[in-house]
Amino acid sequence: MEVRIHECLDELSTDLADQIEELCEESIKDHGVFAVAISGGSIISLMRKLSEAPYKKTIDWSKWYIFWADERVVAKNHVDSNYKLAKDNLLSKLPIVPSHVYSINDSLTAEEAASEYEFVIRQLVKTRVVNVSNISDCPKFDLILLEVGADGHVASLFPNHPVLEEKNEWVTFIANAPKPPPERITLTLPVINSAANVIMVATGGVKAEAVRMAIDDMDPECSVLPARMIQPSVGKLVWFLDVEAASKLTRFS
Ligand SMILES: O=C1O[C@H](COP(=O)(O)O)[C@@H](O)[C@H](O)[C@H]1O
Repeated sequence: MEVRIHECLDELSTDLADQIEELCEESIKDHGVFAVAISGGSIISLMRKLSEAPYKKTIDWSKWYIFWADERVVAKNHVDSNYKLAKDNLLSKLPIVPSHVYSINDSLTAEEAASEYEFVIRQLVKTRVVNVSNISDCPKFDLILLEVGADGHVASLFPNHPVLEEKNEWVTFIANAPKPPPERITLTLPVINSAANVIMVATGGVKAEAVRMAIDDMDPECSVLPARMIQPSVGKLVWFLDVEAASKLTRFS
């Protein structure tokens, strides 16, 4: 695990864009594509530098395939939609091939949409657009980008929720998220932990306690915090924090 702490959000955004570009180059060199799962929340605005110079020109966008680590069960034009957030603030500014954007179907029930999304990913694993893990049967995304909530949730994996126990499904649904909207679809822990790279982002003092529990605290109770359960089996985990989110860390001060 690597932890990068930044003085300001601008510096964090630049480092995040540099890191994404580096991982993208490695993936394309290795297997010709870059399969990335993104989240909602402020991570999208922190990725904004990708749509600016030099990244917009230097990155090979034609090789990008976009997925969602989680989605809320709302229409794609709803203010709560993670797709809408990413489309309006990032994807519409990047020359990504439209057919490479795999949003979650918003015309189905949560259960149907989760199962359809898993089917879509299974097809892409068969055609090797998405790699497969060599230690499980899970897909191996080149990069999964997650933002940690103040309660320690990531994607739609919430603390003390039975969804954390899901071992078989790649994509599942929940109907009772403690944060609205209640119905959501999410990649499961085994899939996230099979990724080649996971980036976790947290900014602001409101996230400091969750960050401490995820990174620093040895209390066994913290081991069930979703953010702490993100431990890629063979992949690399990098945390991007600002000083406020890192303010309760002792190991990295
Ligand atoms: O609900 C969600 O929250 C997280 C980020 O948490 P926030 O409290 O900082 O907004 C987000 O990454 C996730 O994709 C989303 O659905």
